[in-house]
Amino acid sequence: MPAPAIAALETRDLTRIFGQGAEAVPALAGVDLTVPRGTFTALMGPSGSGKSTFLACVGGVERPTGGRVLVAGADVTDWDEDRRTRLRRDRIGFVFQDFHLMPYLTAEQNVGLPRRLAGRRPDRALVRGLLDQVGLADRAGQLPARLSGGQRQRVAIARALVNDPAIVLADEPTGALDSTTAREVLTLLRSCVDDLGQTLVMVTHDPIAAAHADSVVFLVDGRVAGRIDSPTVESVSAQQTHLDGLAVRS
Ligand SMILES: Nc1ncnc2c1ncn2[C@@H]1O[C@H](COP(=O)(O)OP(=O)(O)OP(=O)(O)O)[C@@H](O)[C@H]1O
Repeated sequence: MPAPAIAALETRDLTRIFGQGAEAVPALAGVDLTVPRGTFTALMGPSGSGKSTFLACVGGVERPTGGRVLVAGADVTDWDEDRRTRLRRDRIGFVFQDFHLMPYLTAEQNVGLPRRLAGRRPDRALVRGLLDQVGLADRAGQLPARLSGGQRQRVAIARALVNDPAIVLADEPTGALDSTTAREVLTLLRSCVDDLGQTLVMVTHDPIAAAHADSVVFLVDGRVAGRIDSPTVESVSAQQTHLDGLAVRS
């Protein structure tokens, strides 16, 4: 029998409690999730349901309180700060709502930055190839201030891919964009999965964004409260309305 494929990401009973005693907030209360390689998962849930904490724990930013995190089969849960820094730098691609580009670096330099930080050659051909793939071949020398919001997010997506990460984590990547630009960026994210074989987990509040994913996982009060495979805007909206009614936290 062939060995089962190693998932890009797996969490087992993942918990993260903030504070102590009567003040304790269980932001994650036992999340089991498997994200196969080459798939696009959207993570939804009411405000305070634990979505950002989940990304922070699997991305090596926050330390879980309990449970396990496996990235491409490696159990990273107990890694010390040095190893977690390398994990974030070399194995995870991050995409943020507000882009997080370096304002004084060109698009090309921003995309190459994670390689420099990892002590690797910037590899001009790779960086130019990625800029081409995100539709910005002619903008390589521009500073972020000279780019539109959608173009900045494309640079950020190219940067997230430059180290060929095990997984890309995107936190509301279209939250700061108008609806037309958001759709273009979502189409690009979809093609990163379909054409480049990347694995993507995206936090979003937007059913239209979530409908671009292969699966939508819903968190409520730090637990998986539902899942839709092959989502549509309608099926996601209906589940969101249902779960908003169940959420006990504001
Ligand atoms: N550093 C922290 N210290 C204390 N509590 C925290 C901290 N970070 C998050 N929390 C709490 O953990 C819970 C989950 O927060 P989290 O930000 O993960 O939710 P979210 O689903 O991403 O929310 P939103 O959609 O509003 O961004 C909330 O009750 C929040 O107040």
